Amino acid sequence: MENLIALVNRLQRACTALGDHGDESALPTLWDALPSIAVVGGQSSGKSSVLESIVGKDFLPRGSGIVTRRPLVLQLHRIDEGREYGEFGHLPRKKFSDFAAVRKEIGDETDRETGRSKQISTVPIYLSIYSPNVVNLTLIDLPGLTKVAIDGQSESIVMDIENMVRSYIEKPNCIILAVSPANQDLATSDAIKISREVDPKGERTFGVLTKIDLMDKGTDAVDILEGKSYKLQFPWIGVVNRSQADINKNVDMIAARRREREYFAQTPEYQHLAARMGSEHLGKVLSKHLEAVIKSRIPGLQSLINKTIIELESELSRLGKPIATDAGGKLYMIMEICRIFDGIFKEHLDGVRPGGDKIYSVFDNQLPGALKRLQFDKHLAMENVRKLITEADGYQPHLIAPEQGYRRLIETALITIKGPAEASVDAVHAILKELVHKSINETVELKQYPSLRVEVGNAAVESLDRMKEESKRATLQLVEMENSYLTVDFFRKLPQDVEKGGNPTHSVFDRYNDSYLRRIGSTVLSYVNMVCASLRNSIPKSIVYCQVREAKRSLLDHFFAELGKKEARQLGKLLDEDPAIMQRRVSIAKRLELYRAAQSEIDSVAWSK
Ligand SMILES: Nc1nc2c(ncn2[C@@H]2O[C@H](COP(=O)(O)OP(=O)(O)OP(=O)(O)O)[C@@H](O)[C@H]2O)c(=O)[nH]1
Repeated sequence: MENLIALVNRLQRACTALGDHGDESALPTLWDALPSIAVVGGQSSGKSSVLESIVGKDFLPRGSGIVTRRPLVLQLHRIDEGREYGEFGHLPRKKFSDFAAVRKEIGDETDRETGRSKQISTVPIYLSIYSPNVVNLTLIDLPGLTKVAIDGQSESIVMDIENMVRSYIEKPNCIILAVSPANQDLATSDAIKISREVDPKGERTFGVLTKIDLMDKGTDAVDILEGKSYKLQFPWIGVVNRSQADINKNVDMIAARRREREYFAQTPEYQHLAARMGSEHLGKVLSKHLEAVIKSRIPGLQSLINKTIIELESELSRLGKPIATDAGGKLYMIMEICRIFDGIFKEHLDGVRPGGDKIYSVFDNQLPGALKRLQFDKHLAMENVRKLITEADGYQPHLIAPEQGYRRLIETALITIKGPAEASVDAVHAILKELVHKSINETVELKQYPSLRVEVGNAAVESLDRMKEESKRATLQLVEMENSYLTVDFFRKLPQDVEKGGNPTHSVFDRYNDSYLRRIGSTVLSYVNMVCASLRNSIPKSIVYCQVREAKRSLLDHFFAELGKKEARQLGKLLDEDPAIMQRRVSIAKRLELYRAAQSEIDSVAWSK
């Protein structure tokens, strides 16, 4: 099971390196999910001494008054062999093998955050200790609880410390080491008071009784240690730490542990309890408990890690691929993105996505409606017919049929079809432009590159503009073609009609009478209507051929040709990603790496259970 705790330590350190302490991150963090042990108690109750004897090293700053002024997150790592050393989170890669220097660095780092005042700070100091003489544990040393502010401290310090301590120990995954000195009344113990508050059933609180050797003569702590006077869920553990005099005399930890063992083994009151007393026993009990807790947490941890990986992966894919470094890679990337955009645009036209149907609506409603509004019948009303026929005859009235007059009447009517034809070209152009904008917005890959987005949009619209001009030319040409050559068969019928219905004895002047002109008007009207019906069918064909089909075929051809001429630097400009996004991608990729490593580690532990 040692592997399990080593794994927790590794994960916690990795999270710390990434700033994943569970404070600001929106994601639930590993830090929140992993158990840790916090040491709480009144000032000078012996917290640092307990920590030191678990570690087996003399390394924490000490003195009278308030000494611990910042939380200290202490990770103990057991190593099989080699020299022991410490390493700080704020000084990575610097190994401290001199523990007096560790103590000094804790003091200095505390002062860096709080100044040399007696103030406290909630910003933790991270310290890892690697040693063959420790068990794998993560401990948090917290500033001692106090009842009154001393000179130089703000009035709020009592509450500030209490709130900070509470913020650590109220987390359900925090195991509480409640340190109380045996030479004070347990009823006044700050440690017991605050741990009861956050853990009323005592499911995660271990009571540690210090300073047993300092109890008044004739008194002992047997009732407490046996759980008779104050019962906790877990049995009390008594310890005897070094006294201030021992510290002053530089009594080392090994000797101190031996003396502690001897104290419990040789003091008659405690002999029967000796096997479950002392700092070494405390370390083992904590380690065992931690293992059990972690074991029960593995499924939860696995699902937290898996869930986070999925979230990070989806965010990473939302942010898009990182930019290629070489020109070829960049060109390929741009072409790929353009291809995606082009595909989306085609889908709009082909009905896979909405919008293409609006084009049919132009041909089916707008064009016929506009043609109808031309009102050829009004144009071919008798008075207008008379005017045009007369004008076309000139000085010589026509003899048999008013050939020129017919042509002029037809031309002036057909020319008006140019208006609706042109309007249809414009309407389809506007729809295509709108679909380009829609497709740009729907191309997720383009969101990543604002410049490319603008360039692709402009290039597509420029192509559409060119296609519109060509379409206008071809479509108006259809109308002009009708004007340039009339359908002869239609008019061949005219003389017969004249012979049938007309009166050949009429004088030249009778040829301008009302019924004669009305007949001409209605003949021209039916010819114009025939041509109009035919144009109603051929105008959409011309528009689709020149604009819609062409847009599907070659919307970005021009852009691609220009792209081929660009150098790496210019291509790079097109892929000018927002630096914030680049940054985000890198940091998410890092986190993902951490979580993936954590996943495979925890999976391997879970399988080997
Ligand atoms: N004789 C004896 N002295 C002890 C024992 N435990 C702690 N002391 C002494 O009590 C004093 C305070 O101990 P610390 O370990 O610094 O207490 P602390 O709770 O960490 O203090 P703060 O961080 O200032 O709140 C030191 O002089 C220790 O030597 C003990 O079991 N026996």
